[in-house]
Amino acid sequence: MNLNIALLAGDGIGPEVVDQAVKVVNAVAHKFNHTVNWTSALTGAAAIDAVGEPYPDETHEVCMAADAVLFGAIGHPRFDHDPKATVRPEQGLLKMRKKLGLYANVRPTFTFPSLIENSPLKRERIEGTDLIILRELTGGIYFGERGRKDEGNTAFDTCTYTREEIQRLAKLGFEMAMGRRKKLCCVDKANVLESSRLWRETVQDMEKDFPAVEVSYEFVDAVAMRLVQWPSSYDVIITENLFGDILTDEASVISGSMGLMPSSSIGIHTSLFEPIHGSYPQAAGKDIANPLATVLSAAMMFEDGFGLKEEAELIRTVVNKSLAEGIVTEDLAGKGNKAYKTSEVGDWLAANI
Ligand SMILES: NC(=O)c1ccc[n+]([C@@H]2O[C@H](COP(=O)([O-])OP(=O)(O)OC[C@H]3O[C@@H](n4cnc5c(N)ncnc54)[C@H](O)[C@@H]3O)[C@@H](O)[C@H]2O)c1
Ligand SMILES: CC(C)[C@H](C(=O)O)[C@@H](O)C(=O)O
Ligand SMILES: [Mg+2]
Repeated sequence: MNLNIALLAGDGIGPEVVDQAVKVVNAVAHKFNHTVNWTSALTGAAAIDAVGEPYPDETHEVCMAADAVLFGAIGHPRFDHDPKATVRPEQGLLKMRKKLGLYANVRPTFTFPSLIENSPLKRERIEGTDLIILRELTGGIYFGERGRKDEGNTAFDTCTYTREEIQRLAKLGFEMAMGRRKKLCCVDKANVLESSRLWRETVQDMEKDFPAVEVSYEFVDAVAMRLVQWPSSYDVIITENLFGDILTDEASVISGSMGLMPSSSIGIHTSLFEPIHGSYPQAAGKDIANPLATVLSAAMMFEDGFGLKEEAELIRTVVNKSLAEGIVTEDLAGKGNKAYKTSEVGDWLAANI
């Protein structure tokens, strides 16, 4: 098969972790006789520096022409520490999600047997966790009307959702639940927010179409607690953009590191695969960041993007083996154990494919 992949490395640790995923994808392609055509393009602060815009038209064209997009991370402290900056790397990510129609972001959380002790949470709480947070990605407060008034002394961001936006995300959530443990939890703040009440009403209306799915409705503040208290009780969670962003970083504590959390974004025009973490600027250029979130995102690309399940499973098996054998970066190494470099982990994975 010919695999045309757009490669958007981005900023900070983005290029380093993406490099390791490329090694692994190339090794898998070689083994299964696929041809990979990589096309790199600029995004984030790197694109601002080069052409003054975080998601240039040329990058969009590269993404549109590809079968899938593999994305690293964007963001730079010089923008994070300047609230008055008008052009920001994150705008590029949001523009890209909107223009590619990436409305559903699938963020799985699972535990790795060899890493159970890495989590600050107790073994009996997290063992057996296998949940998906399905985050709406092109609506809500991220894309609503915003601005300043009163000479800049009052600011507002608006959360807007249409019934159609909720339906398409929820439909995916019901379908995913059907293929899993048939449990769906709609996470909202319907006791306060009108947009959340539309979420609840819409999902309730859809229940009759999926009678086998057991649906629950929980408030986001309570879920923030239950997610770390009893994560294995969840199967598929559907939620709006901002709640999904926050809950998925929280869920990384269950797996043991932000460097382990992959995602796939299902889109109207193409699909995109990216770790959920950011550009981790403190680690940039040091060859210490964990590449597994990006490598596991590449596994999702094989399965969800290309329909190549065996290839995806091979990547996951080799990742599990690396964890079991302690071929891990410093975030997972534990006190007194050897920490491998980002590039060494990538080399080991590629050699063991
Ligand atoms: N999708 C994205 O591109 C994305 C996502 C989140 C944040 N950001 C941007 O990244 C920049 C930094 O943001 P932040 O510090 O809040 O979040 P971050 O995810 O970059 O880092 C938070 C913490 O998570 C851990 N971590 C993250 N990635 C890791 C990895 N691969 N290996 C090991 N540990 C890892 C580190 O302890 C780090 O301090 C900001 O500019 C932010 O806007 C981008
Ligand atoms: C960088 C930022 C815009 C982004 C988001 O909030 O969606 C990030 O936190 C993520 O989770 O991908
Ligand atoms: Mg986030």
